[in-house]
Amino acid sequence: MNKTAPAWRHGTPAKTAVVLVNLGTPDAPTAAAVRRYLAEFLGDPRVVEIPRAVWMLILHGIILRVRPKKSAAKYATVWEDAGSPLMVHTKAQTSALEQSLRARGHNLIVTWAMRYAGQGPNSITAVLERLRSENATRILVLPMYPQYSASTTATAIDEALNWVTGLRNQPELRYVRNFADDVGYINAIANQVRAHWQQNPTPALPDASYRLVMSFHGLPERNLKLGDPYFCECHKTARLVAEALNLPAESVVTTFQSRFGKAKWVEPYTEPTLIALAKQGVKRVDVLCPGFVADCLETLEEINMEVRAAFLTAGGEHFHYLPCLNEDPNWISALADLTERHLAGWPATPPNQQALEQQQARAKALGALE
Ligand SMILES: C=CC1=C(C)c2cc3[nH]c(cc4nc(cc5[nH]c(cc1n2)c(C)c5CCC(=O)O)C(CCC(=O)O)=C4C)c(C)c3C=C
Ligand SMILES: [Fe+2]
Ligand SMILES: [Fe+2]
Repeated sequence: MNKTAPAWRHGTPAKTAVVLVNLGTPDAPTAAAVRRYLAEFLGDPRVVEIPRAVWMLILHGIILRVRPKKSAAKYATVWEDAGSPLMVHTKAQTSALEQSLRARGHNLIVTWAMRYAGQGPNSITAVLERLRSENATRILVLPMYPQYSASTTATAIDEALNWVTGLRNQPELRYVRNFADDVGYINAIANQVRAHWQQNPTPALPDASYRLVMSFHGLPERNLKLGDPYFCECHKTARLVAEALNLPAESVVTTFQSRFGKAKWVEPYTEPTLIALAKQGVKRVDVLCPGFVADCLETLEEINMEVRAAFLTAGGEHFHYLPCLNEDPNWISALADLTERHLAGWPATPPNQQALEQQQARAKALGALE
């Protein structure tokens, strides 16, 4: 990256850009691709907070020798023709958001980036650099994590702020911290559950044989004790969804999935909880993952395959997985609202036509200045 290059080309109008940021995913469902991805992801000190020297030995000596092959086999079960589900949905969400904002009269660049994308064109740094070369003088970074965590949101924001630090001609940078209690996000989830209930009516609630399960990605308990707000934000989301649905407390269970390693993570864990529920006589569960706005390995394989099998084997009868919000129109509209609110105060787009014409005339008179 050339940090001293002039940022904007004379005569080209300044633009405002929105960047949806997600975690990143392997390029292919192969051990080699998963190894590259996990090496970057699990090598991030924001993700695994144990002393570096010890962790690097464990990561490179054990984990990266064993896990890539196992994980690749799991990725293969959910891989789509167009690629990894996380990537496919992120791209589709980006175009849907762009269309929605355009329909509201905004002329914005809407694009996406991944936190763990190696040196490729989709990394946060590469995307921000590209935007700068396209004259984006205002950039809103929107991490696609409803609940803030240092291990997800903060590391994405760190990347953006590291990029802007030291630039000669810095763009204006804003970011969204979280949207765990955003009314549009909560209502989009509640509407999705209501639509599911219309197709699959529940018994009158509360009923001992039914639970709505909200499963969030887990986090080491130590991170919570050190002050990470993630666990509390997950509970806030779950409470607001339950309230929007008027659900009795006995009918709702909030759990945490995707535990990694041997340390204690925040509880209750999803799979053991569902096994226990089946053993207690719960026959039907409707399971959703509100902490993920795009379906991915952790929802499609872990929840909809592994946890489903565990529940049914333990005596459960009906396991309904509700997909993530993905490109749901209510969600895209909520995302457009969220974007508009965070862009508020920045000069309106599309750029003033007269100013644009003046800029172009000046550029013509001056000749190519770049
Ligand atoms: C120490 C490890 C991990 C922490 C902390 C963690 C937090 C965390 N992760 C997400 C969202 C996703 N995680 C995904 C995959 C995934 N997560 C971890 C580990 C930690 N996550 C691993 C090792 C993996 C890779 C898969 C595997 O080998 O099991 C994904 C899916 C990626 C995909 O390609 O589909 C998402 C999304 C959140 C929200 C979160 C917050 C606390
Ligand atoms: Fe994760
Ligand atoms: Fe997992």
